[in-house]
Amino acid sequence: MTTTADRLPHALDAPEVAERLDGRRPAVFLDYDGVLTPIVPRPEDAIMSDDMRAVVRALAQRCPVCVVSGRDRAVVSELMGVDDLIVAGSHGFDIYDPARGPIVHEASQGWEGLVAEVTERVRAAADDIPGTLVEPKHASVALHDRHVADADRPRVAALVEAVLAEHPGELRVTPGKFVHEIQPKIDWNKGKAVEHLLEVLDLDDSGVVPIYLGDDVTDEDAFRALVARADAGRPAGVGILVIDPEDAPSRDTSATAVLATVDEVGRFLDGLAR
Ligand SMILES: O=P(O)(O)OC[C@H]1O[C@H](O[C@H]2O[C@H](CO)[C@@H](O)[C@H](O)[C@H]2O)[C@H](O)[C@@H](O)[C@@H]1O
Repeated sequence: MTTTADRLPHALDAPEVAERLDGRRPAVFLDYDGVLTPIVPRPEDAIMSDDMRAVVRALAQRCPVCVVSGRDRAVVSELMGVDDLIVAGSHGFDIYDPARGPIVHEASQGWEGLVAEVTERVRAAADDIPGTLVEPKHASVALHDRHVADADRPRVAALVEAVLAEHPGELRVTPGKFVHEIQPKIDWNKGKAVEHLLEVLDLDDSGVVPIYLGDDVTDEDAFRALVARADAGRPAGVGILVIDPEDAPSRDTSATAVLATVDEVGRFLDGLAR
């Protein structure tokens, strides 16, 4: 069941969040861009603040904390300035636990050649479209168009369509903020990655409440996965959509509560860490 962003309670004072926790142990999953750092014009400038780093570190002392990002794993770790957390990079396709090593799921394998070929194709074609930025990643290629002139946007859309058409049934595009993420079309996403992590980390029991904070459409897979836990007789998790409801009142979501800004995320995580 979904609702819209403007109907969600605020996570800093939502009884729904306190009720679900109710003496249980949280396991916290954090998206990166737009959650731990504000959205900025250039991807390489989204560096996590010292204050947020301190909060995340304090929280990780108290409960399991995993980062689930569309970014490449090494990139997100560097931007965070933290290298001892479990990170599911590249939309959950590339998971690494500093204590255990790589956490692999067979469903998320087997696309490497395809991604390399598509990355080169996109890079070459995007050269001709001013303002584009191509971000090659472990399991996808991100074609950013934030700085593309309106007149050239149809060319970006046409490029994405052409690449998809060249690989019928093999690729999908996931939406983002001024970015087209071209990924292998396989049954894997941030929600599957969170479910897999809960199982592998032995957190899949009734004493644990997973909490997921995210802002993008791709984070909805994780929100849905947390809601679906109740169908299996486990406590439903808490999905927190990070968005200003005034900016996107009709955004359809499976989240439980909302936080409007990255500062509010810091306050919420700080509260959990205490
Ligand atoms: O899953 P996330 O950790 O939220 O990553 C989503 C994408 O974030 C980055 O792009 C977005 O943020 C940039 C920095 O604020 C912004 O400049 C860009 O316009 C946004 O689309 C990142 O570059 C992508 O690889 C991630 O998939």
